[in-house]
Amino acid sequence: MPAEEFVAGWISGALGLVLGHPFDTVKLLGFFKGMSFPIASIAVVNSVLFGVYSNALLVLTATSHQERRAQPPSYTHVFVAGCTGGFLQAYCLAPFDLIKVRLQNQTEPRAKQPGSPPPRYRGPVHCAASIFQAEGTRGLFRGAWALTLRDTPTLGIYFVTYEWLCRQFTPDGQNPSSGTVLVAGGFAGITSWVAATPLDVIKSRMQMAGLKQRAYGGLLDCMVSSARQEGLGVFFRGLIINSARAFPVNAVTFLSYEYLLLSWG
Ligand SMILES: CN(C)C(=N)NCCC[C@H](N)C(=O)O
Repeated sequence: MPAEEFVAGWISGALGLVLGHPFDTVKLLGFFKGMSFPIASIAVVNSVLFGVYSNALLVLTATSHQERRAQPPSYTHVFVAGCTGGFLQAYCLAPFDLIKVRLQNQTEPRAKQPGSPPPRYRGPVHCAASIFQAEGTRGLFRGAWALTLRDTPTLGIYFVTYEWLCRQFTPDGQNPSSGTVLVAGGFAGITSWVAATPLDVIKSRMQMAGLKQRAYGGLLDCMVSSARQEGLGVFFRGLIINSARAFPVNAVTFLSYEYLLLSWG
């Protein structure tokens, strides 16, 4: 199994993450104050995504990354490989994503302040340990099912959008220019987040259910009761910030991924 795609995925995920840092800080109220935890976690998840995607295409089309410009895979193969990468990355992402959502929704300040209640979670590691103590390993995978439903098709869409846009602006058999990769990567990010946002909202609610007294009968119950109480607009919460963040993050992720694989030959 070629490993360079995993390494390129890790490095490009880390670079995208640095670029998305200002958006994440706004969105996550300081979860990403330090960079070491997200780089150690989210970049690893990106490595799984790109590594599995490329190896799935190798199995489906018998072509390596370098051969795919001369023999482009069909969009069906790209979609299936993207869904496979999305499915596996969702399981790796699940515990990290749960910690992110729990910290994001914590209203008490993280450092103890006079007169305020002590924070439930003091940071990512303390949050993971507390969830594990209270709810066991299963607790750490709360919401993983919704995450899988969110990421499997949307990562298929992500890679199809990227490939389609690259092919529109690149003569047959040639590598796309840096400008094309940036634009195609950016739009792939936006398209995938537009498709993912409704399930992203539901997933976050289910991940919070272990903490709040609100329990849902399942994914469908969460969807129906959220829509009944707050209207259909609830499924598009966070869409603007997700999209604004997605363009630069994914433009840089794809540019560095392509560049690294090209320079490694
Ligand atoms: C759930 N969705 C839509 C995705 N995971 N899309 C792929 C983008 C991944 C990138 N690290 C980012 O955070 O935008």
